[in-house]
Amino acid sequence: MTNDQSQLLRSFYPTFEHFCQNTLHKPPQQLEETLRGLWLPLAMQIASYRQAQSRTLIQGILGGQGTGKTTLAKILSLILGHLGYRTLNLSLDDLYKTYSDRLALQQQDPRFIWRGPPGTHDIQLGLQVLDRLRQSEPHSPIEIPRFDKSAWHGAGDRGTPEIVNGADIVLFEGWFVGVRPIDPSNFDRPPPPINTYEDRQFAIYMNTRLQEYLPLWDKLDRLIILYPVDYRLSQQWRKDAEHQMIATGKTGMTDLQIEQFVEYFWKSLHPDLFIKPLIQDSQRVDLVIEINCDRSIGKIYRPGHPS
Ligand SMILES: Nc1ncnc2c1ncn2[C@@H]1O[C@H](COP(=O)(O)OP(=O)(O)OP(=O)(O)O)[C@@H](O)[C@H]1O
Ligand SMILES: O=C(O)[C@H](O)CO
Repeated sequence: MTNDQSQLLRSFYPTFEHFCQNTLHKPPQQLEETLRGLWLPLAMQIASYRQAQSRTLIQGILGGQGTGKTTLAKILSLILGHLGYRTLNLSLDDLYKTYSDRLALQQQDPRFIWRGPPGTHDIQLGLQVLDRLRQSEPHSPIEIPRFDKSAWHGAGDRGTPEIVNGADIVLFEGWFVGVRPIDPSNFDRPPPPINTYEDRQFAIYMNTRLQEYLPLWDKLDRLIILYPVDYRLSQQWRKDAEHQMIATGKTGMTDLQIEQFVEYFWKSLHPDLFIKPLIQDSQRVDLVIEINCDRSIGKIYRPGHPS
């Protein structure tokens, strides 16, 4: 640990303790290693990238469902705030089409059974928001869309927007932020749960819809990946998050609904087909963070340098 990191650790520690107790509901000692080994150095790295450019930095965070993107963005934003940077967290989920627009979409194409896959987001809205954040004058208010996952019994809807006066750093996270279309030959023998003819057709279609998101990914200055040792861990982690939400008194999905929901995501953009190649892609990805089964941090490396 460098001197700067040790100093930051000391001054930030009370906020970290509060975060562990109130957000993660875990004893701080359990997360101290993650704080030292990942959160503090990563925040300092992001701060240095911001310093090296003259406008808002857009830091992408890619990771499957429940891999901890929101949590990572929250703690990074606390550390960066502590360092004096105005940091805004934006999720791909915040760009979902409204509930009624998604119902209309489903009527046109019944394969859009849930929110989530390419086609269910308002890309223009995302472009507008990111452009405004990138160009913002110090005091011009910007409306940030916010998605409420508990609305409509867990189907979710756009909630009240947040008004901000610009940001120095934007942490833009999502389950396919930065993910690009792949060669259609990958669907000749797709992995489960892409099992039936219809599954394959849907996966091929989703790959084409991904093209529409590329202008959004062009706004990213950097991209990090949260990469679980096994993508199937998403099932349990996504359930944990929903249970936590329900425990706060909100409505949410049942376990069975979550299982189908997560499987639907795998059918639309399978992690092995879409995320695995990115962990080798040093042109598009800056850092890979492996997540172990117990949620501890595994290897952290630049793409293509796993040891
Ligand atoms: N480092 C961590 N240690 C322990 N638990 C964690 C950690 N990170 C996240 N969690 C827990 O895992 C669950 C999922 O985390 P989170 O909501 O941050 O994931 P996500 O990737 O944003 O999910 P989604 O794609 O569904 O939005 C939550 O219950 C959260 O409290
Ligand atoms: O809840 C959702 O919409 C998915 O988990 C993606 O974040």
